[in-house]
Amino acid sequence: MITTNPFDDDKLREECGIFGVSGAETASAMVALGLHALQHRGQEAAGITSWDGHDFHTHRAMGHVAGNFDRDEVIRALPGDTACGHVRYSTTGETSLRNVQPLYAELNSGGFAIAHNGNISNAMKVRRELIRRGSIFQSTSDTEVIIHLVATSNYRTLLDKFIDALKQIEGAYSLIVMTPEGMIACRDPLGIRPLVMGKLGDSIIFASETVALDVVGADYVRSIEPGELVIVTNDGELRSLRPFGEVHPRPCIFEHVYFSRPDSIIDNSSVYSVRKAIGAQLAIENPVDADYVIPVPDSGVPAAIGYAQQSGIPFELGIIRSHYIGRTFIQPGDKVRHLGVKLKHNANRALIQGKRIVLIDDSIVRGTTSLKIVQMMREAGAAEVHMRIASPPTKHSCFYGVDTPERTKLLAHKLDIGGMQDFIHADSLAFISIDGLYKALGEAKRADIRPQYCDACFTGDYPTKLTDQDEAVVENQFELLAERVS
Ligand SMILES: O=P(O)(O)OC[C@H]1O[C@H](OP(=O)(O)OP(=O)(O)O)[C@H](O)[C@@H]1O
Ligand SMILES: NC(=O)CC[C@H](N)C(=O)O
Ligand code: SF4
Ligand SMILES: [Mg+2]
Repeated sequence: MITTNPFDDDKLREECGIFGVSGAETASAMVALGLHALQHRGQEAAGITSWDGHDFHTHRAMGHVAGNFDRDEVIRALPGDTACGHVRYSTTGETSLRNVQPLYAELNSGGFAIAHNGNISNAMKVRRELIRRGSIFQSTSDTEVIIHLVATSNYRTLLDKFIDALKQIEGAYSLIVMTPEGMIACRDPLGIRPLVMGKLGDSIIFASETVALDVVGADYVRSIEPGELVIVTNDGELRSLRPFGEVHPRPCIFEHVYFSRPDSIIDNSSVYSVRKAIGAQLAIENPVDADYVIPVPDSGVPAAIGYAQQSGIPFELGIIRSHYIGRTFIQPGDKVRHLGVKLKHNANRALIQGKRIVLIDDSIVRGTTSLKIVQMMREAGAAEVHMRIASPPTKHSCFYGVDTPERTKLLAHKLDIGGMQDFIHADSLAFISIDGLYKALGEAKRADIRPQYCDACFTGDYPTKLTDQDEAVVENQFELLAERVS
């Protein structure tokens, strides 16, 4: 199985988005719209599966939702009043059609479709065991182990088989599952990845973010709770189960910093307001004398507004962003990647000339963006360029559904803050503290014994076992040993 996380060489990227609707006349069209609103979470591939009461229908394609799911004939080929869909950024398994979700299989109980946001941190171990027992895999995706665990479970009902499967996996999973009996939505016991429920008339909707509810005109009902399973039968009856017992939740803090759209509500807080509060806290912790506060578009914008309001320094658009380049412009090879950042952002020269500026971005991962932007500001004639970052230094890889570079490529893993400042050629560089970030989220501070969030990419404190990684490290050591011996 190929794991693209964390051994690929690009920067921290998005994750996946999932959307499901039960009991709507135009289910697959609604899913296509919902996936549109979640496109920022994954741009590699998209897929929709529908259920018409007799048969399941699936269309999966590489690329964006637009271009693949905006044609009448595609939507007409996905009939039925229940459907779910997925936009993908791979974390386990290569970027190819066989790994595009929803994954689908014919089980003893009938059809089974699954859409997953997250990453199963013991998938390789479970897969090896399943293959040993005779399972034949169709993909290299971590998500497929769930299907085989359900298929081989000794429990009687499909629901019990599903719960049995979940109890054997570790890591992060927000799931939408479709069976002939209805739809199931669930979040892993720690609630690492988000999932919300909405309502439109009599139809029930599940989505990674509330923006996807907004786009179809649905009302937000509530978040699916960490460790909760919500079942919707084909008659629209709703049931909630908590098969994992009480676990202290640890949702991903980076959703609030970067991944989610600012117009989303996650676990009852507005992403936009939190980002502004982070910016304000950053200004309290790391003030600087400057003429303008300038955001690095797009994700730095709300934090920059907060920084400007708190500091009283005027907010200005000193960097203009091209709307024809996506959120992440990813190209292999350093030369092209650097070009990409220049294509995306350009200096507003007339404004910058002779000014002391403070740039605000949400994060530094490899440092590619900051390096280019600081240089761009200097070339545009800035007198001083200060950089403030709305998250603590990203020092560790994510194993929970976010495609981070290998740890050794994270700038904050290689260099201390002084070294990073020199690397990006800024006059000063500072990051919000971890407690400051928690404060902006409404907490007094990080509860070190029982942290309120997953913040492993900043602290290295992973909330679950990392079985596959630990095994990989052991395997590596054996290899090294073998090399030394031979
Ligand atoms: O240090 P780096 O490796 O360059 O990565 C960090 C940058 O990547 C992200 O921006 P991105 O361009 O992906 O998306 P955005 O438009 O949402 O800000 C993030 O907002 C930082 O600007
Ligand atoms: N980013 C994600 O949530 C990816 C889901 C799944 N692990 C995959 O690789 O396809
Ligand atoms: S490691 Fe970071 S990005 Fe991954 S789930 Fe935890 S907080 Fe989120
Ligand atoms: Mg950015």
